[in-house]
Amino acid sequence: MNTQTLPRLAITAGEPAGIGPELIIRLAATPLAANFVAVTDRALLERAAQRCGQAVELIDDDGGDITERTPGQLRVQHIPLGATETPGRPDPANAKHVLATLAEAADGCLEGRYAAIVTAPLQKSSINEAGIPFSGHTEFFAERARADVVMMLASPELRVSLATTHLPLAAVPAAITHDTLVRVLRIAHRELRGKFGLVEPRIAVLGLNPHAGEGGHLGREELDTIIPTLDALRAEGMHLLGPLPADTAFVPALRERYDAVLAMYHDQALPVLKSEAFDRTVNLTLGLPFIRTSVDHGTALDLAGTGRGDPASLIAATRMALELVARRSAIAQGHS
Ligand SMILES: NC(=O)C1=CN([C@@H]2O[C@H](COP(=O)(O)OP(=O)(O)OC[C@H]3O[C@@H](n4cnc5c(N)ncnc54)[C@H](O)[C@@H]3O)[C@@H](O)[C@H]2O)C=CC1
Ligand SMILES: NCC(=O)COP(=O)(O)O
Repeated sequence: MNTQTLPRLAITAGEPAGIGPELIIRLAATPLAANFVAVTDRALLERAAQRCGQAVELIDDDGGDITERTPGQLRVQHIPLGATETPGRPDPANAKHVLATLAEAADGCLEGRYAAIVTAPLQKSSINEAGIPFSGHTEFFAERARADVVMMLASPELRVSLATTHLPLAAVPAAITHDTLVRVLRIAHRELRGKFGLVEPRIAVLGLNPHAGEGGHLGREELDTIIPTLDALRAEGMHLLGPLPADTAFVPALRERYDAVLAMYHDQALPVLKSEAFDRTVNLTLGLPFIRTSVDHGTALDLAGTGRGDPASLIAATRMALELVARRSAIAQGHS
């Protein structure tokens, strides 16, 4: 008989009108060895289960540990909705509910009540339409934990960190500074060692401009900022390639030469991951004092309510959270 307690994972449902609640029902049906605690509205989960045609046993979370979970069982930390959801139609009346679920999950991790957070997608625009400035989970958790963070998306074949995250494209060049690159590369380097066990991580840094600036003929950010910063960090012992032209950095021959990529902005590298591994990619936040993983996709409003959303990325995010929890425990016990 298994007597080890299962890791308590806080699973947030994200946008109530998106596919998140249905994906959580699908996740609960898997035999994954974890104590899933859905941080959301109980009745929302009941309706999501009906839409999926999937049986689920919802159990009010008492904060305790368990050693076994039957597939289909799901503990719930009830956070009430502001308004009953209409699938596919986000309602800003639920913005405060969504943020309350994130706050409970983050505070629960900081207080040791959860081992990690796995997030389903939220609708950023709906939170903004409620009059609450919000750009994403990454920035929310960074502020809540007062941490310096970096967004990484990882598939089994490719890991990509971002120097800038949810920023209008026009604001990107000014954000690519020496200080930003040093901060982001130090966090990525430290976390590739700590979270992924890479002793000497090799990071390929993309240029900002076409052909990495073509020697200054297609933009000067590489010459003025990126190259001098990489040289300074190399002098500290970091193994950095680049700046590489983004259009060729992902070809197979180059991929063998690095363990991770640093892209300058969101849409420079995420289309590569999403087009080759949409169902296997996980979004994780580096630099937090707790483990947070997420799906790579959005709220899929066109599929919400149909029960047809693919839970693969949520399952991959959950598996990664469990691996990171196990690795953290092994390190804490002195076996790295
Ligand atoms: N982690 C998060 O909270 C994320 C939130 N978003 C937010 O989601 C919202 C919608 O974003 P979009 O750009 O429309 O991207 P999206 O990922 O929601 O949808 C793009 C396309 O992929 C399909 N799709 C997405 N997930 C799927 C799944 N699990 N199974 C099957 N098909 C799936 C959708 O049906 C749609 O055709 C935006 O507000 C965005 O900010 C986007 C990415 C991540
Ligand atoms: N493309 C990633 C994304 O938009 C999700 O960001 P976050 O909500 O995890 O910060």
